[in-house]
Amino acid sequence: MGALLELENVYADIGQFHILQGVSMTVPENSVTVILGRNGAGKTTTLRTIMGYVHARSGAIRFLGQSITSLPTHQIVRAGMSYLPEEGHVFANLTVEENLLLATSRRDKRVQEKLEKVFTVFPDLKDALRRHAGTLSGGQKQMLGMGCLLLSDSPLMLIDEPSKGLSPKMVEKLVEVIRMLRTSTTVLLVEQNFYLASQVGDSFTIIDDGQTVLRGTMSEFVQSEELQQRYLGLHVAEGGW
Ligand SMILES: Nc1ncnc2c1ncn2[C@@H]1O[C@H](COP(=O)(O)OP(=O)(O)OP(=O)(O)O)[C@@H](O)[C@H]1O
Repeated sequence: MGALLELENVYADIGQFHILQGVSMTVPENSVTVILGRNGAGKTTTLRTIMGYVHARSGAIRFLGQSITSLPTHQIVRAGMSYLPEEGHVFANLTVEENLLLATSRRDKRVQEKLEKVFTVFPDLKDALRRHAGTLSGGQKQMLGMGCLLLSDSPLMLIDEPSKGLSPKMVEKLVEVIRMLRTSTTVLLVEQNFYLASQVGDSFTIIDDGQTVLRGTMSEFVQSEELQQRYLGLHVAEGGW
């Protein structure tokens, strides 16, 4: 299992603020890597730096062994990454169908087949095809974003806190979808919902104060209440994060 994405000692600033101060991680192919960390630790900034929205001041980011550290975002996307930001990514004035079609390539001959797969996972989207995306509920928008991600077929998918604001039932749906994504692609997930992280993650990276402080396999982390308490302030006995 080779590394699809590697970050080596990445530093990045937003304005005059030094936000990332030594982020390192490896994302193995065909697996789910979860970035954990407290609020404001730098998780979203890490994803935005990988995507080229935030400039890495120093350090290295490699995708498929090639440096992408200084590439503009459109070239990073073309290299094979999709990004679903925390606030979702749907075009409010377009219909659900138009949003889904935008996520596919015009040259893709399997669009219909892929759409059917998305509708199998999210039957609600099929019922809402003609609705403007702006009229969907928060959970439905998140599902539309996930549907677009499924259609993109990217080798690497970066997903930022997809469970935010979702009901426990929708979180279960996410577990199912992310497990499905894992069968054909690689996922780098930022997630504060420890239940979801533990259900889908193969490995984890913890970022604290803009730095990588711990990496390992998710099963090791799930088994260690001491690590959860030390790095995330998590009290499992009190019902989690
Ligand atoms: N545009 C900005 N200007 C100034 N500071 C920012 C900006 N964006 C983020 N930050 C700061 O950078 C730090 C890291 O933010 P980031 O969103 O990456 O954290 P996070 O770990 O994803 O947190 P959360 O879970 O709360 O989303 C925070 O202290 C935040 O206040």
